[in-house]
Amino acid sequence: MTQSHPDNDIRQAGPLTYRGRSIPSTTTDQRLLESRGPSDWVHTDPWRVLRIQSEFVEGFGLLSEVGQAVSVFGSARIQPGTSYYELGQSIGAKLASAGYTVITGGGPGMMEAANKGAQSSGGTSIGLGIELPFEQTLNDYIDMGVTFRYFFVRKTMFVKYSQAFVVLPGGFGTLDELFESITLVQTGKVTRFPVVLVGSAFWGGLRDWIREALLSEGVISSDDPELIRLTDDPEEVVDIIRKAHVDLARREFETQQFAETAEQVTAAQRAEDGT
Ligand SMILES: CC(C)=CCNc1ncnc2c1ncn2[C@@H]1O[C@H](COP(=O)(O)O)[C@@H](O)[C@H]1O
Repeated sequence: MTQSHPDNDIRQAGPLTYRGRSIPSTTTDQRLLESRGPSDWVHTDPWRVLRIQSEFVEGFGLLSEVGQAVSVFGSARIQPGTSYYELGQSIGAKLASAGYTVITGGGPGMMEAANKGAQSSGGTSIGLGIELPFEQTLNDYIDMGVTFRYFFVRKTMFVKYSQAFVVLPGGFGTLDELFESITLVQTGKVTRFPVVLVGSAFWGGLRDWIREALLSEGVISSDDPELIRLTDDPEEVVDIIRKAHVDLARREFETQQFAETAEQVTAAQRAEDGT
């Protein structure tokens, strides 16, 4: 690959500096334009970084124009016709009627149910799919969708573009999404959203365990269990989210008013002092 360059030779290749024996025998352009060689390079980390970047660009492109949105998580395995599927559908419909765009993982089961409900109520139904080792397409009830290669890029989209999380019954994937979202709220990384669990028969045990094991061992704070709300009623899901958003808007308004008043007081004080 390298030719014998004298030790004091130098080559600049974009941000990289090569000296002496490290100078490649060809230039970047030459390698790009020459005939195709082995394709191993597409699996190298610098190339992956570009792919990751392009996923962010595509996700931001799809979602940045979306208004108020709620992400709905839940099992990929629950079948149409079951009571949980109907619950998911009803929640998707109620959220859409309340003006929220519904974002799901774009897969089958509870994701499909929420997308179907949102679409049937005339709302915007979005699916953020994930490449999996087996054949799978976005469900049929999605108006706009993107399929991601990387879980962590997709997760950023759920958090960045929704203002609430609704968590329906589900397995490891759903638990991962639930605990990531509460961790983000607990650590103040996101301040603007409620997390609502739906299905007390399914989630009640987890809620009790959080109180009994986690709280009693002191591994969470006394107010941390309040980060999660639990209900069975689709109407209440929407009420919890709406109320949280109204409270947040009020707090923001008060903070802004406080800042403006503080500024006025400082200006008046300065004028009085002649400074
Ligand atoms: C039939 C089957 C297993 C399909 C998997 N297809 C999937 N498509 C899209 N998102 C998924 C899929 N599986 C898991 N997820 C993600 O993980 C959660 C569901 O995982 P689980 O089924 O609870 O653990 C969903 O909220 C979703 O964001």
